Amino acid sequence: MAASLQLNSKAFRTHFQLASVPLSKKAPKSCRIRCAATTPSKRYTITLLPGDGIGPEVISVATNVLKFAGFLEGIEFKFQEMPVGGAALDLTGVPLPEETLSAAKQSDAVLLGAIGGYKWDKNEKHLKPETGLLQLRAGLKVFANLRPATVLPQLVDASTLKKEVAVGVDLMVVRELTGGIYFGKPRGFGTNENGEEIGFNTEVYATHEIDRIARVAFETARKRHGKLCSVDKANVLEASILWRNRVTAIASEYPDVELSHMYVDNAAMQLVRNPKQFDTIVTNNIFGDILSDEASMITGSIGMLPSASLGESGPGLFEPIHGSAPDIAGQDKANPLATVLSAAMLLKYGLEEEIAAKRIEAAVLDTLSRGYRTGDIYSDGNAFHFSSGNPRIEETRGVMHLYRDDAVSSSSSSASSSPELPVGRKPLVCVLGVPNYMTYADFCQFCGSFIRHISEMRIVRFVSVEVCRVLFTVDVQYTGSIEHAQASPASSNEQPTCPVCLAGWNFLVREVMLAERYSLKCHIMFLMMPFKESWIEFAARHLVAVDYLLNLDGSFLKHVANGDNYRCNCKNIEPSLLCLKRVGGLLKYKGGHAIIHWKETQHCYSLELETQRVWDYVGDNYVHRLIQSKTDGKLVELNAHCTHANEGCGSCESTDSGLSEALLNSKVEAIVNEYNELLATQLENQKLYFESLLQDIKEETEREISKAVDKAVSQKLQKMQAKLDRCVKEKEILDDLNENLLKNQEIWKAKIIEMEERGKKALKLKDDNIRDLEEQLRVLMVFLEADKTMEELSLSNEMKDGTVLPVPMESSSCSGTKEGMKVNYKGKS
Ligand SMILES: NC(=O)c1ccc[n+]([C@@H]2O[C@H](COP(=O)([O-])OP(=O)(O)OC[C@H]3O[C@@H](n4cnc5c(N)ncnc54)[C@H](O)[C@@H]3O)[C@@H](O)[C@H]2O)c1
Ligand SMILES: CC(C)[C@H](C(=O)O)[C@@H](O)C(=O)O
Repeated sequence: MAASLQLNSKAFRTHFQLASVPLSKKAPKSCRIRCAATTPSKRYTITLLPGDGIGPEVISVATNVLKFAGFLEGIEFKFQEMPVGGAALDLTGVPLPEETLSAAKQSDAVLLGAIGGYKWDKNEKHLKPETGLLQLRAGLKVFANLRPATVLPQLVDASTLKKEVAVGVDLMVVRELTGGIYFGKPRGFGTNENGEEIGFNTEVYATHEIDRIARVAFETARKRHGKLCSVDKANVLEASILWRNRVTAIASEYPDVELSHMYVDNAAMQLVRNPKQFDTIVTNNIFGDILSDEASMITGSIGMLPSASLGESGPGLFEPIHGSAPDIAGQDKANPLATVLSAAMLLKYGLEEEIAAKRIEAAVLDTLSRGYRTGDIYSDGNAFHFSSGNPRIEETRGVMHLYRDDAVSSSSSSASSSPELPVGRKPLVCVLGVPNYMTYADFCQFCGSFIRHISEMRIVRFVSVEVCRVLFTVDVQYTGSIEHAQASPASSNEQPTCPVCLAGWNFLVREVMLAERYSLKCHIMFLMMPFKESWIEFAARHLVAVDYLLNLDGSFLKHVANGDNYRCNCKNIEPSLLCLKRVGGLLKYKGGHAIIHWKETQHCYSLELETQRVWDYVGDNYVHRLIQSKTDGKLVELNAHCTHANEGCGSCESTDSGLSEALLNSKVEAIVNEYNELLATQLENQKLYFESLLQDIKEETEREISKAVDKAVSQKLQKMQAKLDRCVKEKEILDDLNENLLKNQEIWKAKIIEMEERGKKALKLKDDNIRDLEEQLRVLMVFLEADKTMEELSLSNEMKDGTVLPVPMESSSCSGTKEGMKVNYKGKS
């Protein structure tokens, strides 16, 4: 954040001044070698994973803040940027390339922006950016995710809750990050018994997973206010019942922490009803995801919440809890504070650099106290809108015409747009010839803390160049078309290519020259070439509060303490030598050496622009200088031959033999001294150079070895995983088969029972029928018998006027006799 840098600039200045070394005849070589600020005592490698959407925007701010905080605490960071999420998909076809995971594992900490976006929403599951993030968390084994939600006094009004509810909220969500429904198996798609498509996941936790996160939560609560609330859904889910049991069991190890349990639905409600009741919350992966997003709104915005994901060993992963916010990406609306605070968590939890972490936290508070706000936390009142810190950037193609900052227009337009600038200076800086390979982001990063002074940037692309110059200008006119651009206004005095102002600067192309006036906050910036490191690191190492430093390769490093800019006063004088001590007036002399200037001022060195050699008036000779060879980069001696000898230069050789001898002796002595010093410097430099080469080789070898080991391990793991996956699949198939067989068995059993029942019923019916038929047969027989008897009786004489009754039944079985068969014969009289 801009203001955080401002906050720290005082300390930076002090540090800076401590490092200054005056340039004098007595100590010219030490200045020439290096005038470094305190060498960083600690070095860390940070893997940056900007990701997608607003990810790169917030990471760029957080990285600058991190660098600066580190710089103030003597910490040097080596940043390595790697792709992840959608960016990695576009680049490599997978959301987490092996190289990214391996770089992350080898670093001291990982800082992630955000992943995801509309573009990849319809991708298959394994090709989604989110899968990359989950793989990263699993790969780094960071099971404990700390998500603090604190309502800062400055942002009470930004909270959607009533002031009295929001004030004082300070809670920590400890989310389990590598288990639960996010990773549980079985998972996938299938069909149910009705042939309908189904999707399924499994919420599963093993005891050890719950125990370890519970311990992290108890430890965290112990360091806070000693209250831990475990959130679950134990009234419904078995995994939650185990969760509750284990957390309760672990509680016995922490008698000083007060443990309570809450169902997640109630917790969601309590968070908005009375969030102050919570101190530390521990919960599973999915509940933690949801509850922390909910908690973020109490604090004002999701753009405020950082997080730290930690494992038992290895680097931690630090990321804001928000996503890639595709709705605001690229519009400079993103709130970078969640990421800046994640960087503070990185320092605190990842590197145990508490002081540097506190600097960032304090700077964030200070920034907010000053009223700076991004749109998401802006509320009407005393705050004013503030963007993420990046200027508006627009790119056009065309040709630029530069107009001289002439004295008349400067003084007449003394009303410069900013009262902080020197009179007559417009707040416009033109950076010429930034190489095309530099992206906006590179350039913004390169500008370091200066970026906060830049409100708008227009990039005019033309040819690719290697040289980059910066100069103040009154106005820049631009147009979209090259044809229009070429028609320069006749009245204007277009900047000629002055041999001193522009061509004269060519000798500065090899290094970076920066100038800053802290107290005036002016916009002075001289960038002669993009430097690999950021200017902060560079400045820390090279810049000192002296007028000039002469670099080994002949280029200049300058700290413009007095704010003078380069103004050509030379009219038509051909420059040949440049005094290395005085800069304001650019003392130049045509032909020969600037002996008069030396006599007047005792400034003993001058630089010959044409050859880049330095003349020493005291030694009366060219200084033996080492320069870096363009071909192999090695240090070689600059040719000391005087090019002015043929032009009648009398200073190198004297015609008076007596004087010559005296001069010779003094010269020899001076040269010997000079040479010895140079030799010592050279040897020292060479030693450093070779040491750094050795170190590089050593580091490279170590990196290669660990890469190879990682690769072998990862290949082995992959093979084993593939085997495991196959076995799991086979088991799933067999399980399915088994399940189906069991189902079939049940069905057949039921069918058999049913058939048996049916058989029994049929048998019973048949028996009944038989019985019935037998009965009928018997009755029939009785009747037949009776008929027969009757017949016989009617024949007999005994049968007269009597009533003939059938023979009585033998048994009760006759009850089944049909009614129709009961016949009463009433005898006739
Ligand atoms: N850790 C992560 O990388 C992460 C986290 C959540 C979501 N995502 C992914 O991000 C994408 C978008 O998801 P989403 O819209 O549900 O959630 P989101 O967090 O990206 O955005 C939700 C809302 O909050 C706003 N917002 C988020 N961060 C902000 C910030 N720093 N400053 C100001 N406003 C901010 C957004 O503009 C949006 O309106 C999805 O692809 C999702 O999967 C990634
Ligand atoms: C993007 C997604 C995988 C992630 C999660 O659910 O963990 C996100 O919501 C988060 O909170 O970091």
